[in-house]
Amino acid sequence: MADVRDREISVEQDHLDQVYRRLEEKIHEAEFLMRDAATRGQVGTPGALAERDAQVFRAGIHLNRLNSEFEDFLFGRIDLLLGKDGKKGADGAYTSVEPADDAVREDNTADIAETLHIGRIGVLDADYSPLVIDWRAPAAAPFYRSTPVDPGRVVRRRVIRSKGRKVLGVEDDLMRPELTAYLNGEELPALGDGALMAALGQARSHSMRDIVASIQAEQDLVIRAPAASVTYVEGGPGTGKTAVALHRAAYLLYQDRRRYAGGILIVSPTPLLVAYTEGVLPSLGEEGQVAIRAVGALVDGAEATVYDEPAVSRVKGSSRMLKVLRKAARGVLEGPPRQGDAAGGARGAGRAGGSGGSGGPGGGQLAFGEDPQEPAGPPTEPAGPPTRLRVVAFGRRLELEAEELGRIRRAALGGTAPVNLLRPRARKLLLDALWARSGAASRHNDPELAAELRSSFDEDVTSEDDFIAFLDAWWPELTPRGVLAAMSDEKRLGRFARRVLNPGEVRKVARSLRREGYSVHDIALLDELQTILGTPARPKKKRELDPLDQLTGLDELMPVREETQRERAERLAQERVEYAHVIVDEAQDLTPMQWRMVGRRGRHATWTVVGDPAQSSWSDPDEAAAARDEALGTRPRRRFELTVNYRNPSEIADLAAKVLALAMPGTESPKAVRSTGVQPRFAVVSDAGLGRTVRAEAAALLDRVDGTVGVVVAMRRREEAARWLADLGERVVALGSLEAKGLEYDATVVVSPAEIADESPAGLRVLYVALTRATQQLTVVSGTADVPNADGVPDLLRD
Ligand SMILES: Nc1ncnc2c1ncn2[C@@H]1O[C@H](COP(=O)(O)OP(=O)(O)OP(=O)(O)O)[C@@H](O)[C@H]1O
Repeated sequence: MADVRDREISVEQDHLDQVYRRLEEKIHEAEFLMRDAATRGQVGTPGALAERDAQVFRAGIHLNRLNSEFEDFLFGRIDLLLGKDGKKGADGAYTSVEPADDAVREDNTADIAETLHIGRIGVLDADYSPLVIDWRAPAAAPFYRSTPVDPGRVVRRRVIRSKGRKVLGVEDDLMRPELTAYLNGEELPALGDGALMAALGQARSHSMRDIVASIQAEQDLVIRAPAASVTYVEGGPGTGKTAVALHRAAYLLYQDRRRYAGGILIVSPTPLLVAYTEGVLPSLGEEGQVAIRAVGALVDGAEATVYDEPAVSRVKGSSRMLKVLRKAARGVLEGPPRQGDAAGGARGAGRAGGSGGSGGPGGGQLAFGEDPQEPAGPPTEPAGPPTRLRVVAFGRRLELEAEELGRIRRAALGGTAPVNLLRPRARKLLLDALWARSGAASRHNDPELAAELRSSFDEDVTSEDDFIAFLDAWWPELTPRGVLAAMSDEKRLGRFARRVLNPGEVRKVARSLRREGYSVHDIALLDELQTILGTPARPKKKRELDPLDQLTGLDELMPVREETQRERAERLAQERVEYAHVIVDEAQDLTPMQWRMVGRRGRHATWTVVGDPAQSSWSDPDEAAAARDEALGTRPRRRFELTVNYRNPSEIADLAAKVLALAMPGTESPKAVRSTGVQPRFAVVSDAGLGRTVRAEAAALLDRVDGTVGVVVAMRRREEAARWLADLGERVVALGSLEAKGLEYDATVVVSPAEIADESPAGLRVLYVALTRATQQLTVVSGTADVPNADGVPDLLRD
């Protein structure tokens, strides 16, 4: 068998060598393009220089791309029977999925008619025969789809492991084991014990890996689902939802690069998950065209740095806030309450009203925000709008008093138009009132003369400094930050939230807004306010011609032309509001207000929504589902379910299933594909010794696994836990329970299940998330609150 293995490895090595020779030819072509671009530069005209820069830029992209693809470039191969109709597609491969009727002889023997190699990008030989098929091309689909139950034309599916330019091994799966197949007259061998298990057993690092070499059939269906309307994917922990979502983004770009280039937004629940998944798309050859953003970082310039306590996030996330914000956006023009009127005082208003406010703890991690008990500083909001307007027009002093001004403001604010767009209307109403006061209208009967007079009256008034200063103070351009700052005043918020929030909710929300830094839930409020307030129109800039438009080259490597600089610029300009495709990861966690924010970014988009209701940390999943339905509108949905857990061994999955039965009775757990034989470990500790025990358990796990160890604690213990583990090195991470979402580690320590479960109304589901993060080993440390039995198994994890 060793001989056969060596022979098969050398067959693949020959193929890989051939691929590299071809790639080198392509690199020379790219270098030629760059040299050519350099000579153009010597012409010296601005146009030629710009063109040279553009060519160098373009050729540089090709070079980078080719060089980076060299690592693990080629990973698969399929050996296929003759296709039914014998037709070949544009990539040189047979198009038929089913074999020809006579492809298998009566004695169960057959000849291999076609061998395809699958890689990260497609490479054609000089004669246009396919050396490597892009994993996203239709011809590669059987590599992922074929199963022994439904093999199609595939006889043997091979995963090729390589490092740099060297083939290290091959792993085969026979899709038609009953068949004796011949390739060039020799019997087709099958080697190894499957690539999937090898991939799943590998140690984890702090970055997610792509799964191109081992995508499973049910996952492939989702990845390649047509991008019409909404693709909705549900599946338990570890079923590959995040992996599938990322591969789908790469697939869509391949399918229709022009439509999707730069226009795909992936919304992730935490900055930690963004950092964890960021490398996957570049490894798939897609860089720069997809924006992966945490839900707390969707508004430019206002990154969330804290979490609200559950009672506050429940209010801020709820769609009740919509009414409050609409009221606030209009009410804020009235300014803060007069002296002696306010109970709360707009503390921290300077923070939210100014341009800062995105500071906070570093490392992309969020802290659980402590609400301040004391004022954080003097109020910095202006004293309030002026209550009297005085101008001189046509040589007369004219005056409008508070009551009249109030009436004008109310008239201007009527309807639902964005407040910032109503300023011209307010200005016009002021002028009307002043004009009426002046009595000039009654002096002329001739309408033409009256209109002329009025126009010069308006000019007279509006050029007066007093009027300009008044208007700026009386109807300032409002910013979302400013309005949120005003809402930190309990008294004012109470007015905005009358009959919507109860006094306790008002107190808590106002207090949370006086804290330094924005919370994840504040970001959706800022975004909503931006829509409610609107942005006054500003003059548009003229667009310039882009020499990149003229460049072409290396077509077979880039099956569809990449976007030009101009298209890119246009896209970037729009990107804040609109994307062509929106992928929502961990969708079960979006609050109604967050769904509205995300919905605005994909009003004309197609969507992929992946989630697991059993992992929802939102207390009212029904309300969130209603908001999701509103964001997605009436678009038809295609539903998929992922059913296999690739992350947890069955020993850990079985334990987690006990919490699932409490959190969501009747919900089925996904099936774990492997077992390690290592049962979860239980440790009991007095509260005083918690830190020491957790540290010792984490250290023990570091010895037992090669990769990472995650220690999951209740949110309020997060910083404490970081101190316990400070000297254990980079392989160990301390996480608050909400931060564990989507992440995975070789081993985890879950600290006090009861504490995690009690921390919020969705606590049991949050605990379920915490228990499903490990790929190898799990230790549960219990305190007295967990009511452990004699074996140390806490109450919540017993049958
Ligand atoms: N086909 C596959 N081949 C190899 N590894 C896979 C495959 N599918 C999933 N995995 C691995 O299983 C793990 C879980 O995948 P992923 O994080 O995408 O699951 P998930 O459904 O998003 O989980 P959760 O809901 O817990 O966040 C990852 O390490 C992923 O690489």
